[in-house]
Amino acid sequence: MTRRILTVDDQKITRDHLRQILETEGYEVEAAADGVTALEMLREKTFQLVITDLRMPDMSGFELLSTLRKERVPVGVIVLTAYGDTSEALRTMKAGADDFLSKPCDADHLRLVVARTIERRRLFDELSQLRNQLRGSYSFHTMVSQSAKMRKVFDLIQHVGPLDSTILIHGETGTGKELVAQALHAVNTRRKGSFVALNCAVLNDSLLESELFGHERGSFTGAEKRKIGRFEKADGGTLLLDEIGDISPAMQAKLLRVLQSGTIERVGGTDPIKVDVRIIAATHKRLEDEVRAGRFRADLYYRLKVILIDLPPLRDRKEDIPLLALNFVEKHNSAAATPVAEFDWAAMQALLQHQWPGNVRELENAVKSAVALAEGSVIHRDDLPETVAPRSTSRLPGPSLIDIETHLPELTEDLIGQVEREYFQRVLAEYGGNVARCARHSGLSRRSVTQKLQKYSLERATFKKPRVG
Ligand SMILES: Nc1ncnc2c1ncn2[C@@H]1O[C@H](COP(=O)(O)OP(=O)(O)OP(=O)(O)O)[C@@H](O)[C@H]1O
Repeated sequence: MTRRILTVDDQKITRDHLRQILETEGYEVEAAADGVTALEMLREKTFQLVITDLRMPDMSGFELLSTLRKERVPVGVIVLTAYGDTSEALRTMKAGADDFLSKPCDADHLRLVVARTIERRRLFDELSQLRNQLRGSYSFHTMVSQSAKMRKVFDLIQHVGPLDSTILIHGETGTGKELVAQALHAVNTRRKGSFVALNCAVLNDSLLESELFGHERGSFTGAEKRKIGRFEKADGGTLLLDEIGDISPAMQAKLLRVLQSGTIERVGGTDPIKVDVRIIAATHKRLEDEVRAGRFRADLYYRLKVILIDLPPLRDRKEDIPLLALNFVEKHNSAAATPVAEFDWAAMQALLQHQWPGNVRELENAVKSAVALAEGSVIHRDDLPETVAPRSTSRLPGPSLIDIETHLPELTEDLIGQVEREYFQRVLAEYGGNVARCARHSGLSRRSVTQKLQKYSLERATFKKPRVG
């Protein structure tokens, strides 16, 4: 996609300077000498980014920014401010600028801020598209997804759901196995009957047997009444046997007999009872490995695995994270004092970077607690659980150097020097003198970081962490 940037400045020398740097980065650059012309160009063509000066005749950069935000033109805006004028920078950020740059622009810093703003905008656009899709066609029963992998699963459910074959669902914990089983039930004519689920892993053999098949009165101590088991409850419907990989060899043999005969016997009963149940089994274990290891009967495995549905872990379909997260925001919003509308950039980055060992369930819980904690309509990184967005153990001032300038507008130049020195000291200590990591943290290029270290006479070697072991 062409990344088009519009520069707006009444001084030709600034326009040329920006064009020269940005074109070598592969951006398509157009220029306007005043705000009115810029606005006309923006209404005619799509630009990803506007870099505008503040002081211009006719229409100031500030008015241009306000108009763009009022008209909701989807474009990133970076404002050029006079060097050191942090209060002006702050005012523009409040009015909706994505970032600001002090004049004269340092080329490295310009490249970085431009790339970052375009990426951030792209993410916001993606989020708003996703929100639209949420109300559209990307849901299947109670599941939402937009990954190709899950679309295949939805197609498969559509295809095999109406059949009566036994189905084995494999997937890590929290990947949505139960939802898939419910969807399989819902697309079958058996939806008129019951959907019954049982987690086989939590019961010992005798309890499991009585849960599955029921028992007759007096069949064992404590069996005061006849009990109808899950098979009978699911007659005419669907039975989900969850965590099937965890049942004992004795139970495997009993289950196999039921599948072969289509009849059950209540514990303590003598007569076989015919049941018409569609079996769906689910497990987080790789059953073929269990068979190979001799822990699971091969004949039962093949009976269950007539059709196999494999659910991918969330880390292998990260494109689902924004959609699922927004879906859970909507789901849990009703409990929140202020309805949450979105995630800020850093929060979404944290969600995308986390590995989600607990998969969709873990994501849902994280979003649920963030919705409850968020103070306004936006979820920030710190609203997320620490396991998802670890807090830095250091006392670093913020994610980037630019934040110091934005948040401390009262600083004089002298003070900025002191703060900068202290900032780099702390960042260097945090990253053991590693310039590349310091650069990433502070949003500067490596060269700029090295220059700062020279400027403040900071020696990298002093900050090297001692080797452990
Ligand atoms: N695609 C999805 N869209 C919306 N919600 C989902 C999706 N997948 C899973 N969930 C939600 O995630 C949670 C876990 O799903 P589910 O219980 O189906 O997983 P599971 O694989 O059966 O978990 P376990 O193995 O621990 O039993 C549920 O709250 C479910 O609503």
